[in-house]
Amino acid sequence: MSSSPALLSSHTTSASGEAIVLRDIVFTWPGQQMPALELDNFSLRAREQVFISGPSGSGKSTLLALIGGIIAPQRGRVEILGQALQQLPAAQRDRFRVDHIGFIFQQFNLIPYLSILDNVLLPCQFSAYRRQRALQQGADLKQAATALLRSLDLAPALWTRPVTQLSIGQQQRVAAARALIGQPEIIVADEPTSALDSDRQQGFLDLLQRECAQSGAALVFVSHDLRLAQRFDRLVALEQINRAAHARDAADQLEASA
Ligand SMILES: Nc1ncnc2c1ncn2[C@@H]1O[C@H](COP(=O)(O)OP(=O)(O)OP(=O)(O)O)[C@@H](O)[C@H]1O
Repeated sequence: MSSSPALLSSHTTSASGEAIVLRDIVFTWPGQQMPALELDNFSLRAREQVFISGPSGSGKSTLLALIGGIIAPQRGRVEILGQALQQLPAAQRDRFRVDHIGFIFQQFNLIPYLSILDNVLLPCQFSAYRRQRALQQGADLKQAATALLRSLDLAPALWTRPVTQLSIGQQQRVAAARALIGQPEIIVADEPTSALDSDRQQGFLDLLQRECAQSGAALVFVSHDLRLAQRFDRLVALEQINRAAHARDAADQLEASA
């Protein structure tokens, strides 16, 4: 449930100032013959906001799972805030993830039987590091959560509603508050705007990018929608850097022409 003292020490960046470093990665899903991801180099500086694009199957979710330490590469190195993930046993890797990375998923993954406040505070239940950092932002955890909800434009009248009675846009902002609580150094957002119309996408990104900038978090934002890319420090087209995607395309073309 709680972080070990060693992991409570600050892990803000690596010595080189990078929040995420992936080197010489090869990852193949179990039962598959060809790798899903082959990357020479992918890195993200502290506080940097990066947009990751790529067609379906180009490896976006695989990349995010590697960054979160949910899967481990067969070859290569994943370093988060200077910590090599392969050096951590699985349980410590899980704890490291909840301490330092806030995730926003496409489906939000809110827990329907918990109140909005309890949904937001969930990471603080699992991470003493996040709990401590949240307490630095408010007199108590509730105040830290309500401050975030307010800054994400969720009015107090909504806080007592079941999450199932919120609009998609409101649920998404609750999911963002849950990712941001306790100021994790990295926010990973996987297609969080795909269910919204264009105006709401922009509005959500305004809030998310502002909160990340304020808390000093680096942001990894995955989307198909290239119109959003110009708002970011950098665009990474995954199909261009993932050699496995090239190899798979070539194999598909060969099969189609046979
Ligand atoms: N759990 C899994 N088991 C086996 N193969 C998988 C698994 N997850 C993904 N793959 C394969 O790995 C490759 C990359 O998939 P991934 O889901 O990372 O792509 P993506 O860019 O996120 O796609 P999408 O935009 O459709 O979500 C694909 O060929 C996919 O079929």
